[in-house]
Amino acid sequence: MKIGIIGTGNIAAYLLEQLKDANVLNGEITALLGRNIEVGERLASRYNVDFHTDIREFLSAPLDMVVEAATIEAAALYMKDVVASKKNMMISSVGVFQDVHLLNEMTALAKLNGVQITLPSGAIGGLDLLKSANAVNGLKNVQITTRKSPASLGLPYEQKEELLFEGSALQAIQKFPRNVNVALLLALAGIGAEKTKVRVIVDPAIKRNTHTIEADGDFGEMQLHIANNPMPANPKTSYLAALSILEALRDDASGVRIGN
Ligand SMILES: NC(=O)C1=CN([C@@H]2O[C@H](COP(=O)(O)OP(=O)(O)OC[C@H]3O[C@@H](n4cnc5c(N)ncnc54)[C@H](O)[C@@H]3O)[C@@H](O)[C@H]2O)C=CC1
Ligand SMILES: O=C([O-])CC(=O)C(=O)O
Repeated sequence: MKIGIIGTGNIAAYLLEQLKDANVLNGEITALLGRNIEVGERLASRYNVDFHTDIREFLSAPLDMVVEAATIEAAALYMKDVVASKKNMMISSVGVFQDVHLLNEMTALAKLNGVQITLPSGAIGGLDLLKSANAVNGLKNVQITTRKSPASLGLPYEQKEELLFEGSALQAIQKFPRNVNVALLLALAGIGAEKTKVRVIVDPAIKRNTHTIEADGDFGEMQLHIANNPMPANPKTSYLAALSILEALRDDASGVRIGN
């Protein structure tokens, strides 16, 4: 499997480092698309991959899979070209699907082109449970409480903890486009972005990005608490988000599917 990555940030650099050893996966990263030329060229020469700033050049390479690890804007900008060029895609900036029409459009485009769009579990878990719980529409309530440090939220230092936001996943991703992609994941796996409830708390005492997910329905109840270590290079992103892409890439290459 030949893999291309959109983005040259934290997750991209981690994937390049992990996959430089050909034995980690049945696949290798061969191309990068970015807009930061200095960083892109540095990564390209270090890991012996091609760096592009132009989507057509990037997609003209023989790629089987494109991993988006950039921003919601970049995902929106490039997604259709990637899928139309018959490449499988993984999307980290899941918030791009706050527009349900776009999700429907991309689903149809992927089917038409015989490819798969994967939304990895990212910085959370429990998506398998929500999907099972809603298999015959029996899921009733889903809520996520996200607690992060001011640095992780990109805010100035605060003296004490504060509830910054309470509302729907749809409102949350509009207010915190870099911090609650996980809320959109829950919404897509469960009862949708308008019904999924989100609370965002800034907490100066906290070192880890934490997510507490609560759900109930005909299946019973779930509580899931995740205290994520940050990526070493960037406190905004949880380490688990990068690990989930690695694992999703591995799943894609395996013959047995575990879960759901
Ligand atoms: N699904 C999930 O659970 C999680 C999702 N994320 C999301 O994953 C994405 C990547 O995260 P990180 O690597 O930590 O971010 P980062 O900020 O370290 O890197 C983002 C990269 O995207 C590049 N970029 C921005 N606009 C671009 C464009 N138009 N074309 C090409 N490249 C562009 C930037 O130059 C930068 O290299 C972010 O959207 C983040 O919010 C992060 C954590 C968890
Ligand atoms: O890394 C995390 O804990 C979650 C995150 O930023 C996101 O969902 O966008």
